[in-house]
Amino acid sequence: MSAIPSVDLKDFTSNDPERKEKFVEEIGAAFENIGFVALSGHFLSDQLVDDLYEEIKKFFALPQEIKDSYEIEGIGGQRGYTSFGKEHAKGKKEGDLKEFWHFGQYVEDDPKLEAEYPDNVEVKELPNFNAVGKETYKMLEKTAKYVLRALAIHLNLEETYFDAYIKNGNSILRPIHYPPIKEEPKNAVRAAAHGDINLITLLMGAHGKGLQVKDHEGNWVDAIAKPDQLMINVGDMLSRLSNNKLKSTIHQVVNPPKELWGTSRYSIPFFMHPVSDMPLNCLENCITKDNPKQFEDITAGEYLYERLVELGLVKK
Ligand SMILES: O=C(O)CCC(=O)C(=O)O
Ligand SMILES: [Fe+2]
Repeated sequence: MSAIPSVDLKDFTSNDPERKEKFVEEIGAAFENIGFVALSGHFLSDQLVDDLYEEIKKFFALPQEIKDSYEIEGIGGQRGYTSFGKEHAKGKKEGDLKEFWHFGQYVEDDPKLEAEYPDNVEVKELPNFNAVGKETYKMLEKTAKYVLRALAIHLNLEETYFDAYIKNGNSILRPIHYPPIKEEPKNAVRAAAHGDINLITLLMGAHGKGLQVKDHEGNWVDAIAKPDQLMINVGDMLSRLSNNKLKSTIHQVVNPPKELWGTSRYSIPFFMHPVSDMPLNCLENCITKDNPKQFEDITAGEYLYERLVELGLVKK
């Protein structure tokens, strides 16, 4: 049996109260324990997933000068392209063995947030790239909204507690390419051990080996999803809000064995962020005698800025 439990979002979106409760219990238990869950019943169609992979493979195969023209100065890599080796895990000097693209929020009816967020970047060479990215963004955001509704119930909050904070939130869709490995990496891996910054992460592409999750005993366990499943995990923002009741588990992407060095890995995390003025102050009902308040009060925007500096994406 896999160490990562499986859940079906259709249980939650059914109108059957028993199935809904079952989903809340299962995901709540998984997130209090290993911090990861494999989820089916999401809103992505097979066609959309195939289209997205096709587009991102074409993008990463473009000549380096063209990709570099989409790396925008001064926005901390929040939109467009980030080149190979640039991002490093907190406390590590070697860059991860990856290049990636960022799609950001498509703000509706909110001029203040429209001004706050950088614009999405259009890839001129690929006429379908941006439309497919936008559609995927919307479907993952919708999936995440229901997952957060279930977590709100689990945390004894009103079911729609997160809705207002995630509407026009600062979420990021990040297609990643881990290129073939040419020579023995010096102390670098595809993605060094880290916790995610955001509320929750929905990961497409965890179908082959590579992603590993650290369990309570400190063992690395493989996190592999079935073809119809997304891997979902708790990020540090939700861990703070819940006073660490929900666990933001450390994970990494290891290099493949030498016989597979010639292959690329493509994975696509959706990092669900709230709007920047959401307070991440520990919820009163998660502070108890046995679990006193563990984190200082901070807003999502302040916290994100601190973390982007640590990752080498924003210079102070
Ligand atoms: O590539 C993967 O499977 C996971 C990537 C990841 O953990 C991240 O980008 O935060
Ligand atoms: Fe991650």
